[in-house]
Amino acid sequence: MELGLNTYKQHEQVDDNATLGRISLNSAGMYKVIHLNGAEINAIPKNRTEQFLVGDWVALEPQADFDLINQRLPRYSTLGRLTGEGYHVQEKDAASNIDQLFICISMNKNFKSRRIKRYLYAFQKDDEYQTSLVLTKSDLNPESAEIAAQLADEFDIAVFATSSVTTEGIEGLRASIIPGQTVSFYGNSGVGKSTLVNAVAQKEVMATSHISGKTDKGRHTTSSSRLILIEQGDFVLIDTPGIKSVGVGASDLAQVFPEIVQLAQNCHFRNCKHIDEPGCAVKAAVKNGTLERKSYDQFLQLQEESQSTQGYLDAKTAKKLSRKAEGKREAMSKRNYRKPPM
Ligand SMILES: Nc1nc2c(ncn2[C@@H]2O[C@H](COP(=O)(O)OP(=O)(O)OP(=O)(O)O)[C@@H](O)[C@H]2O)c(=O)[nH]1
Ligand SMILES: [Zn+2]
Repeated sequence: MELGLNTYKQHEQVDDNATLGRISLNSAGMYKVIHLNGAEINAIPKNRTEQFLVGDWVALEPQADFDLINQRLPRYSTLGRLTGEGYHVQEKDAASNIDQLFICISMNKNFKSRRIKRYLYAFQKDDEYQTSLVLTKSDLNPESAEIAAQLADEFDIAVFATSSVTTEGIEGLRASIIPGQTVSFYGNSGVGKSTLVNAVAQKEVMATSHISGKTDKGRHTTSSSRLILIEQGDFVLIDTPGIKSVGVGASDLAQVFPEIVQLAQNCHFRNCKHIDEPGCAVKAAVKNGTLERKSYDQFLQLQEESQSTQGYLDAKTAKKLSRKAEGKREAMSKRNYRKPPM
């Protein structure tokens, strides 16, 4: 089983003399690396301030019982996520050097194809990795196959309708992974991602809900990404539990709709939302046919989602800040406490 080195060599030059490995775990700056022979060992960056992503290829300098990480080799892809850490929204990278991302959506009764568009805007990077869609729990919807075909057509990507109950689609999904590739699965909690990954890997690599239940026993409770070699499938899996909140930021909007940004410069109001404001140049352009109605509708939909993402992140930040303030108050009252004179 290789670590994905051949795939990596197709993208980047590699010095064959270097002792190579891949970052397999990053837990608050404590790293583990996997060697080409599959051994996993603790690793410390030579340059203490340098940060690495799970999936990074690195040149190593083996020591007695750990490795020094000498150098990071170039990344050909990064899997990003939006987080609300600190005071503002920022994009964080969760993994690197992946070849395929499987976005998992459950076919339960809450299925909404609208969500797919949002996920694709957030994650699709055609020049870095391939993105495919997985409709999980297809046994719950008799129309799964038709829906899969429609979505494949609409978004021009591979779509797999899978069920871990009937095993439908699992073989096809596994076959789509080229040996040596590094893959990652994204999915909201409960979509059946762990069950699916185990079925594809033919191995219990992830703890599933029905086994762990409410006790959380044996469940991966860490919030750090992990790199796992899947021998049976001859591929590398990067599990990124960190990608939980997916959203569309304002900068994504501008990138996806540059023509609207251009038009908006002529709107009467600087903060025009192009919905029903007077003097809106964007609406005028739809009316006179310079802007396609379809783009405009898509823009509005995404703008709405971007606002709710922002709202969600703002709410999280507010909560954090109020907790911080509470802690401060507590610290203050502690500080004010004076030891009574003896
Ligand atoms: N009907 C049906 N249920 C499934 C299928 N796959 C998983 N489930 C059930 O869905 C629930 C969630 O499955 P998990 O695999 O743990 O889901 P997950 O997405 O990994 O969720 P987290 O562990 O919270 O991230 C469990 O009760 C599974 O038994 C499927 O193909 N069909
Ligand atoms: Zn406007």
